[in-house]
Amino acid sequence: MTAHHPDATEAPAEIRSNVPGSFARGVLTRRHPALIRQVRDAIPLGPRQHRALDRLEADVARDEITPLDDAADDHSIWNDWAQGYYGQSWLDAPFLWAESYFYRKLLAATGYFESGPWRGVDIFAPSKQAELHSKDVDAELRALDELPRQAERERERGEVLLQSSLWGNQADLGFAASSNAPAEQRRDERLVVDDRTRLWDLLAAGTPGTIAVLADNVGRELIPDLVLIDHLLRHHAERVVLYVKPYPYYVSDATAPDTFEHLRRLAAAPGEAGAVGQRLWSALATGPLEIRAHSFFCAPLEFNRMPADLHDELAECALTILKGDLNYRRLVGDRAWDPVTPFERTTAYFPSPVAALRTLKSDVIVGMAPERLDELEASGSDWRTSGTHALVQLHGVTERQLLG
Ligand SMILES: O=P(O)(O)OC[C@H]1O[C@](O)(CO)[C@@H](O)[C@@H]1O
Repeated sequence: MTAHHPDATEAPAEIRSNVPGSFARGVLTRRHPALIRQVRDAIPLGPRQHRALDRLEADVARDEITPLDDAADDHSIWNDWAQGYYGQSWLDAPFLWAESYFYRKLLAATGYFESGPWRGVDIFAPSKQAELHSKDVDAELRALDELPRQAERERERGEVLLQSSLWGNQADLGFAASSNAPAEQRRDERLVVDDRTRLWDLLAAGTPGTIAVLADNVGRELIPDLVLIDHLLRHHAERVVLYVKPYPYYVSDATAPDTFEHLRRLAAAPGEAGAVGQRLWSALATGPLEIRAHSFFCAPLEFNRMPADLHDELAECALTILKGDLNYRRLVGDRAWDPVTPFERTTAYFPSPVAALRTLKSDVIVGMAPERLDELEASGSDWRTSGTHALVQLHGVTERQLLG
């Protein structure tokens, strides 16, 4: 791994889960055991798998991290990443590391990486399927037909699609360029940083090149992401590379098979959604759209430690659009940043201009205006972790680029 972060030595401490009452602690002590139970209930596992899940459950309950099996292909790479955490407390390890390792262990317990019938079986498929084939998604796809009437100009349509992609991260897909003005207004008020104008100016000014999209969740997030990608390919990009996870991760993160299923769902839909699906399908066939899954996207590391091959790929891109909370934590560093730390400072290492679209679902935040921060802190709400607030942050664009 190459460290590209110029400020690595000045960054504050990594978030850990050992602070009583903290958000990170709740994820490890409540959410992880619940997830193990959920997997047992959703998938008809055999006795061997239940025993492996018992062992993981016991590791979590007595708060001790145990190594992967010696036979695992990625055993030695995880040994490097573990930096002595084996035998230690889950709660004392960095939150980002501990969550990532938990998912790796959960999949190992169900036989995902072993040869045999469970190899490659996505244990989160039942909930992903339910979401993708829900009536909500049907309704939202139909709403796409209204879009040309509701948003006449290309830029207005783009803004609606960007909103859908952004708030889709809250699992709140809303294609309708809403007739419901107050709701839209409230959404805008819930943006804690809003670089949308700069982002559209950049897209309008630039000569089309490649845009990388780092995907996050399936269903009500990936569908609007794909619709936004179609819009980018039609108006702002010669090529889009969509990066997905190489294996099931954080329950609903998109993998390549998930993405293909979403494309089939779109392409089979009537009306505008179907047209979007068909265009994306042929963009995949002819080259303007590519789906990639780099192993680094399931690594327990911040993006400043991305390997050279991925760094070089992203460096070729005119822009990277990064979706969701986890990607944001990895982008700026999952650390106790002062929220007014400039976004530019935490992302200076990133190989291309980068736009983060995220609803806030964990404590990390940078780039805030002091007044806005004070106002939100005074509200007494859990605005940092509840997904009620969102941000669009852009970095890496000079005034010259913006002026075209
Ligand atoms: O799907 P997203 O937006 O990346 O959110 C995942 C988030 O969920 C959590 O795992 C738990 O809330 C966070 O730690 C993480 O950042």
